Amino acid sequence: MTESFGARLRRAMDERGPLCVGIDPHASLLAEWGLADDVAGLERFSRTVVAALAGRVAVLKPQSAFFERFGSRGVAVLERTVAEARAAGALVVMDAKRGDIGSTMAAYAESFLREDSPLFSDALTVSPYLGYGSLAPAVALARESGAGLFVLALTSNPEGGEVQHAVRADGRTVGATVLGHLAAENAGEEPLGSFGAVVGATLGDLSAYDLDINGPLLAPGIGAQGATPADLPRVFGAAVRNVVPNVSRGVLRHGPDVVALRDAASRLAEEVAAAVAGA
Ligand SMILES: O=C(O)c1cc(=O)[nH]c(=O)n1[C@@H]1O[C@H](COP(=O)(O)O)[C@@H](O)[C@H]1O
Repeated sequence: MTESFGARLRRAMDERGPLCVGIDPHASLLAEWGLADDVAGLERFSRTVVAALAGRVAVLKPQSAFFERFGSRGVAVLERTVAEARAAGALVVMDAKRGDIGSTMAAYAESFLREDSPLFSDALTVSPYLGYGSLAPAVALARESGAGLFVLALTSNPEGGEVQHAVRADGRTVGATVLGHLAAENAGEEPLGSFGAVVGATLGDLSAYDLDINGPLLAPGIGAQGATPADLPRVFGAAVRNVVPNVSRGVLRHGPDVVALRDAASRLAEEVAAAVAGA
């Protein structure tokens, strides 16, 4: 049976450090790299990031929208990016933020979490805001395939609070309810569950939330959105050892030079390690 995503991720975090670099080919970054805003530019950009980092960082997270923008040829580049990154040793989190009623969710799950799918990834970002239970087909298929999910719980953007901090009739916030579902999903899993939460590094003190879900916490917001590695212990408390900090533009802006990309990722990885060690 395939080893679980949680077990594979814990090992990768131990061996390579927990940093996740996003592959977000913004049109503005393509221009900064001297590339055309077309499929060839997209392919060159993605190949460069994979060549620079897939052998070094624990996780790469391609953002599907930037590939879908170019239609089927962009999606073909995404397929190759995922395959090459995984072949070079990185775990791939597909950032597609899918979420739908259960019957349709099953089809989204098959697109990314069925082992013989062209876009099969180690994990997928999903939205629970049609109700956590609507994600059940993705949870089931992830378990079968040894894949994982990252469920949007407390997102890094300032607008997220109106939904995620809303208080339910039972007095719990919506975000805390999502975290509670994930803790139940991961109960008893060792060394780490496969069902992670997305919790923004930008959110300040989260001591009101129980982040102890026995699963990974994907933490976007470092770099372009203003958070720094030094913020991680304050935001995540004791859960910081399960944090996978994501940086996209903060690393990518150093390209297209492969050495500069590697140096930027290494510097951030060192800052993250120092922050976690001091927590
Ligand atoms: O799920 C995500 O990855 C995500 C969730 C969230 O709450 N905030 C967030 O920024 N992200 C993603 O993380 C990446 C952040 O990119 P940078 O701001 O350039 O580092 C983007 O791909 C976002 O879509």
